[in-house]
Amino acid sequence: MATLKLSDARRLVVKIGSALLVDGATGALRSDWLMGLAEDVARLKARGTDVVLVSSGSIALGRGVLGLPAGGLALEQSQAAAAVGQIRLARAYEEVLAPKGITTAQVLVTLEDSADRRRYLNSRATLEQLLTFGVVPIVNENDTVATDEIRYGDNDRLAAQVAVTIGADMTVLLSDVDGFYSGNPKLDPTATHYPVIEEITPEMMAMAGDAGTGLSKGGMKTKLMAAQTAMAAGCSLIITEGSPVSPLSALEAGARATLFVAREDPKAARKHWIGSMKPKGAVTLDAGAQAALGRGKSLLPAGVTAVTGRFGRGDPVEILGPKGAHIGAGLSRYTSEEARQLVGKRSDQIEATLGYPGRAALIHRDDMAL
Ligand SMILES: Nc1ncnc2c1ncn2[C@@H]1O[C@H](COP(=O)(O)OP(=O)(O)O)[C@@H](O)[C@H]1O
Ligand SMILES: N[C@@H](CCC(=O)OP(=O)(O)O)C(=O)O
Repeated sequence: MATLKLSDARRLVVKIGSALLVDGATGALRSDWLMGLAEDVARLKARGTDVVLVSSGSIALGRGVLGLPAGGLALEQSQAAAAVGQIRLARAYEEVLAPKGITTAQVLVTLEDSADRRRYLNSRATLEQLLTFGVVPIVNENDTVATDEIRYGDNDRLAAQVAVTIGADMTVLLSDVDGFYSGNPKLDPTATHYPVIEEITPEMMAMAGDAGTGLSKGGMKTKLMAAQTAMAAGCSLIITEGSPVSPLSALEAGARATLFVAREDPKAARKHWIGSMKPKGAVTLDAGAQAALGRGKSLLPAGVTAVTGRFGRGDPVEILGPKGAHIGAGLSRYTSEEARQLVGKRSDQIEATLGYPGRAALIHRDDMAL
């Protein structure tokens, strides 16, 4: 595989599987390994890369502390184990990163947080703010409250969802296997390794099996699903063996891996996605606003002359020129009711109109496809 500079990524999501972090036999945390990972994270941060860690391991850690037997657990047992394990998991990251001057944050999410538009926008804003503060968010599923129906169940897909949410351009899944093979290499020694994949075919999906160890959840199937989600959003994804002491350095030094290549960058992918959605309403602009959008500016309420349709915050709306011609589409930062009240209002009138500070832009330029 060609040498890969992770610091070329502006935003990097790294997923750490349970089997890496927790010793399967003793249930103990692998502290030395975690310190090596912290070295990697500090190095990337120093080079200006935003880093988000998606870490599994709460159930595996909690299971050890509670002395639960190996094998399947009842839902409430794994939820209790997660509650016990998560506090240790978060503390472990803080303990290795704080001495390097890096502040960590615990972010626990459920499937609902990405399915529900408001909650999605909220978690996006929070993660964005944490990254602006230079914090390294440590993300896991909120296993303690998530029931089977509202769970991801594996952190591979959760990592991809986080990557999409924050517009990451690279995701690394640190696993106990050095990439995708034509079959489970633990069961089939003749399985061949794939270094680079540009498109995931149904045949590849059929080659991907379940998890290898009792501690893990996902297996290769969920990793391929994660790769599909990431690639569609303009984020490349790498699967590599995480057990070397500093696995991200090892990757940059040429360790074996599978790279799933995204064809466009996250911004372009986002614009395609916005342009492909069915609009729930429309906003009409005056000539000045139309010209401003042409110069790459956000749309301010002052330049809007009319609002039609019913939409919520984050919903897609059509953008129309002064004579009603289609200019593009964008995601509204206001509901249709709010947007109607704001028609023609200057930024300094927003708070007085709405009764709360609000946002300057009705449609931010990053949320627009012209
Ligand atoms: N086609 C495949 N290529 C590689 N690994 C596979 C494949 N099919 C199944 N696997 C299994 O998937 C495991 C990795 O997933 P998993 O055990 O969930 O690890 P993690 O804890 O890192 O998420 C490998 O160890 C391997 O046993
Ligand atoms: N949220 C769970 C993670 C489940 C999971 O995806 O595990 P793994 O396959 O090891 O990444 C936990 O922290 O135990």
